[in-house]
Amino acid sequence: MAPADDAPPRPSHRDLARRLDGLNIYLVGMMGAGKSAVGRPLAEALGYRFIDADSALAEVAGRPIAEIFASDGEDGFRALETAVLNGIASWHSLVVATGGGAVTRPENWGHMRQGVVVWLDAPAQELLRRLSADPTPRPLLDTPDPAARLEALLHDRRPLYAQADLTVAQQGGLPSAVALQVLDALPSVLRDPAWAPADPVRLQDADGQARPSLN
Ligand SMILES: Nc1ncnc2c1ncn2[C@@H]1O[C@H](COP(=O)(O)OP(=O)(O)OP(=O)(O)O)[C@@H](O)[C@H]1O
Ligand SMILES: O=C(O)C1=C[C@@H](O)[C@@H](O)[C@H](O)C1
Ligand SMILES: [Mg+2]
Repeated sequence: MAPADDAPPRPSHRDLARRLDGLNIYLVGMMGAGKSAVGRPLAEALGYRFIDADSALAEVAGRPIAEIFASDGEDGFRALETAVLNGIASWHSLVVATGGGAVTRPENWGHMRQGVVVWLDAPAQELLRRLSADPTPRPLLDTPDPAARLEALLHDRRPLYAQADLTVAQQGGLPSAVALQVLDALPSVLRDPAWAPADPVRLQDADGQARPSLN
């Protein structure tokens, strides 16, 4: 049985959670990379909360993402996405599944760099296979040739995803196995003397107010 949302972290991951010290983990990657699917088991393992930025955005807007794209265009969607990521960055101890295009806006990096950014990489064929079986509409792939569109987006975005602190190349495992890959790889970032959150994360604000946790 899957642990409840408030279950304590598995003992083998307690130490890692302690070392993360509340830093948020941001999953980035192309549509279909598994950010939403991997985020939940990853959060459970760490005793973190999971938040899906796309779902949060749709909730704030009161309408589904496809409708926002249709009425406000991609620019309108991106403005909302940045506002949502701004709000998320004011909390700690979260695993955040970002939207696939969050990396395209520099201001989003300002928020994500306050935590650890993890790129879930997967070959285009695998992305397409997953997306063709997934009912969630992806407005950017609503074209006569979604495969060509995905390749074009990948071409533009790979250099952006590559700016993540960590790259996890998936090996065909289930989302829970990919979550374990992330957990195995995270210590290498924390050990790296050249790595630090861009804007030192203060769990206490200057006025002594604790930064709120969703927990
Ligand atoms: N490791 C995996 N193995 C098999 N199927 C997977 C895996 N990861 C995700 N999937 C499936 O692929 C589909 C897309 O995954 P998911 O929604 O998590 O992608 P995403 O990265 O969040 O995409 P988006 O950017 O569009 O939100 C879902 O149906 C999901 O169940
Ligand atoms: O890759 C993208 O640009 C997108 C991915 C999804 O997560 C959604 O954020 C939206 O469909 C746009
Ligand atoms: Mg998602």
